[in-house]
Amino acid sequence: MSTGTEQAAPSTAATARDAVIAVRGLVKTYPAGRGRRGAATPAVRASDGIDLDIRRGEIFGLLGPNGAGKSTLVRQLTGLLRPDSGAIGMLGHDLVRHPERASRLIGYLGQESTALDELTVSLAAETTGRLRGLDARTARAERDAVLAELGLTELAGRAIKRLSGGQRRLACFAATLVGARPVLVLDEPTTGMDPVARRAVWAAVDRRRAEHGATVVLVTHNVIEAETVLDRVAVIDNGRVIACDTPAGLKVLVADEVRLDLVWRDEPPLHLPEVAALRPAAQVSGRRWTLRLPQARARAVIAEITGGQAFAALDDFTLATPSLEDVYLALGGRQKGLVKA
Ligand SMILES: Nc1ncnc2c1ncn2[C@@H]1O[C@H](COP(=O)(O)OP(=O)(O)OP(=O)(O)O)[C@@H](O)[C@H]1O
Repeated sequence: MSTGTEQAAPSTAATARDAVIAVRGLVKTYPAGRGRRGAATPAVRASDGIDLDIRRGEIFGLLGPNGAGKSTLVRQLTGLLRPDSGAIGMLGHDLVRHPERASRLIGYLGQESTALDELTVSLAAETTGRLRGLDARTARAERDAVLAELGLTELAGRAIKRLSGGQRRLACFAATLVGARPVLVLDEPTTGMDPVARRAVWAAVDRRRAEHGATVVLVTHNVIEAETVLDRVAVIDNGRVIACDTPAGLKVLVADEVRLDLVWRDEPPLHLPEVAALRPAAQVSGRRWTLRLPQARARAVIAEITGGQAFAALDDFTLATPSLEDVYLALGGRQKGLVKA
């Protein structure tokens, strides 16, 4: 398939031969400024030397907590924000020098939908197709096909601003798919969606990858979603890629660990030595203690806690195999912000 966009790649941005997207040394600092009440806000280095190679047909994830720098990265990938330095090559184009070319290469679903809010679901999809160069008949045909694919036909005549949060997200996702682009960049596409809508989104993404070789960059802070849909994932923290591998490859890093959650009825019984001994290693969230332990140690702890006086103070406990959140923490990520479910 020709994208109609063949160009020589910039030598700095195309070192990996099969990379659809190659990012090298990307740096972006938001300057210091003044907040609403005049308080000084410090400069933030939101991309701090990012290198990435994303291959054709991959569903590639950017995973990290709030403020990690995921949206800043995708806004640079989509040509909406200019990096201070570094290179972005996409399908042979230098997007730092020619950010305007991004719209021909990428279907982008950002976090906000305000641009489409006034339109009906149907018109948003059709207009997107027209803006991407489809003739009127093709735009209408693609619109109808995509709305049917995503179960949105009944809502076609409703204004996007009058839909629920999840429906609105799905309608904007539908518009993103009309007038297909070789790269999809989706910033938390399933936020607020029910399981049926989520499944429709993942099926639609998978179909575009299988049938058209589309490459998908997906921003998420939902570790469960990341483990189920991603081929590879870059873990982002403080503007840096702290790891990049398949979800399974990343989990090998913490293969021997398990996570033990203890939920106390009330105050934990710290007067009991077996409980006091666990306190320094526990991550405390209200009545919940989370411990990451080698498997054998976790078994011993459970035996101690459930076999002694501490058991009466316990409301609940769970033992779980490691998730990408455990990988993130093991890699030195900050403590909070990844959503488990
Ligand atoms: N326009 C801006 N001006 C100044 N600082 C900003 C701006 N946008 C983002 N930041 C800061 O840059 C850092 C990265 O923000 P970014 O929005 O890229 O994170 P994120 O990983 O997408 O977070 P989230 O999961 O909440 O969307 C944060 O510290 C944020 O406060």
